[in-house]
Amino acid sequence: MSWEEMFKGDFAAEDVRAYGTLVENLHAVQNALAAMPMDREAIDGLAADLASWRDRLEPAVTDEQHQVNGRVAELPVRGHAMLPELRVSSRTKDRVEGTVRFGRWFMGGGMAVHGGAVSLLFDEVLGILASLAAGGITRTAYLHTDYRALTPIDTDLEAVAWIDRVEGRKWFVRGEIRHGDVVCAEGEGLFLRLLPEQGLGRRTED
Ligand SMILES: CCCCC/C=C\C/C=C\C/C=C\C/C=C\CCCC(=O)SCCNC(=O)CCNC(=O)[C@H](O)C(C)(C)COP(=O)(O)OP(=O)(O)OC[C@H]1O[C@@H](n2cnc3c(N)ncnc32)[C@H](O)[C@@H]1OP(=O)(O)O
Repeated sequence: MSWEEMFKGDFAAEDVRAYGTLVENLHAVQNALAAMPMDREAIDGLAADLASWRDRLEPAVTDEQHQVNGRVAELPVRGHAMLPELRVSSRTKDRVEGTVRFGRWFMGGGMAVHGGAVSLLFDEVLGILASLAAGGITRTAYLHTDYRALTPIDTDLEAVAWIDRVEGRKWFVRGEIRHGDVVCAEGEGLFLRLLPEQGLGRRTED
C-alpha cells in the first residue's frame, strides 16, 4: 500500500494548498505566542480575537471522517497541525529521511525542544513507517526515547526512521534525530498491525 493509498483524502489540490497555508500561519502564531512577553494589552486583544475564531469554528465541527486535519497525504505530517513539520526528503518501504524544525512553541526550556515533543515526532514518523511497511494501519504498543543531547529549537534537524525487525504482526521500528554530527535522540517503538476487527481507532475490547 502506498502513502497516497493509505492517507490520501479526496480533497481538491487547491483546497489542500489552502489548508497548508492555514496550518503554516497557525504554527507561526503559536511560535510567536510562545515567545511573547507579558503585555496585557496584547493578551486581551489576542484573547478576544481567539474567542471569535472559536465562535466561527465550533458550529462547523465535523466527525473524524470529514475533518481535514491529519488526513492530507500531500502535506507534511499529513497536515496534522499538532505535529512538528517533518519535510520528507526520501521514503522507501523500510526507511524515511527528512528534516524537521521545531519552533519556539515546542520549547521545554533552555531553547531546547520539550522531551514530549521529541517523542511525539518519533510516534508519528515511526508509526507511519510501520503502517506503510505493514501495508495497513498499526498502533503504537510502546515507544522508547533516549535523549542523548539537547535538541535545539529553530534549526534544521535531520530525522531518520527505519524498520529494525518484524515478528508476525509486530513491527519494531527505530529512529534518530540529529543536529549535524550530534545525535540528539534515539527512538524505538513497537507497532502492532491491527487485526481486521480492531479497525482504525477502535478499542481492542470493543
Ligand atoms: C480516504 C481518506 C483516508 C485518510 C486516512 C486518514 C488518516 C490516516 C489514518 C490514520 C493515521 C495512521 C497512522 C497515524 C500515524 C501515527 C500515529 C501514531 C500511532 C499511535 O499513536 S496509536 C495510539 C497510541 N497507542 C495506543 O493507544 C495503543 C493501545 N493499545 C492497544 O490498542 C493494544 O494493546 C495493541 C493494539 C497495541 C495490542 O493489542 P492486541 O490485542 O492487538 O495484541 P496483543 O495484546 O494480543 O499482543 C500481540 C503481541 O504483541 C505483544 N505486545 C503488545 N503490547 C506490547 C507491549 N506494550 N510491549 C511488548 N510487547 C507487546 C504481545 O506480547 C504479543 O506478542 P506475542 O504475539 O509474541 O505473544
